[in-house]
Amino acid sequence: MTRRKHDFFLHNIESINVIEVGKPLYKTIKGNWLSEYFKNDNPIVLELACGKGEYTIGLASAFPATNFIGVDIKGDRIARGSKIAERKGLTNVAFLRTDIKYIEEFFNEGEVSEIWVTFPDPHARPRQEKHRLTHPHFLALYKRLLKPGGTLHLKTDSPELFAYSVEQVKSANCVDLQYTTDLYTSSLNEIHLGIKTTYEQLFFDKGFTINYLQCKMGAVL
Ligand SMILES: C[S@@+](CC[C@H](N)C(=O)[O-])C[C@H]1O[C@@H](n2cnc3c(N)ncnc32)[C@H](O)[C@@H]1O
Repeated sequence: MTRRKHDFFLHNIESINVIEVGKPLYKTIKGNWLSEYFKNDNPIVLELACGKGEYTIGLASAFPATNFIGVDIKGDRIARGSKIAERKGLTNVAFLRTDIKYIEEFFNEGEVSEIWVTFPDPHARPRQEKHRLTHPHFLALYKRLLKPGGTLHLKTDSPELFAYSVEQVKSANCVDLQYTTDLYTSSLNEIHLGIKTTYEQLFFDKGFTINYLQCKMGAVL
């Protein structure tokens, strides 16, 4: 392990805004984010595959009365977001280090108001389909986490993953679907608040257009 990575991992151990294996909250946080961590009654929004957490930080700065949790498996990436949140004094931010497939170990049904999935790995090969974060089993999982009528957002540079995802959300009976294959020239542009993630910037600079969809995924009563 490089010295830099080691420092990031040390940061995560010491930082209160990082919840990861070995910390007391890791085992007790499910269903208790508001009482045990945020100490308020505000809604919870997740950024899945958050990397350095640009959405988590950007949205938390714009909406102080909402709680934001970035989720990723890679500790060194989360550490960067965590440090920025600390520097900015954002108390409405947390980072959870876990594989998203285990996320129900950390949230009750209906505990979440909104989910952003930001530039997930495309997993282009057919045999990798089950790892795509818009595979039907992930969509079913998001549906359970979201409050009735809760919103799912997806941003990706990958046209293949995007076409796949549009089909999957339609099959999952999501409602009020809106989407574009060129966010920056679209009327949906305002929704993303101008926040660009690290991967988004990389692909944008290479001339890719940004694909975006949103729909209401929570079980509508
Ligand atoms: C392409 S990067 C995008 C990072 C960031 N959202 C951005 O746009 O810059 C994909 C991220 O998803 C995370 N990831 C992929 N599959 C995951 C999973 N099953 N559970 C948790 N994190 C995952 C990776 O660790 C990586 O940080």
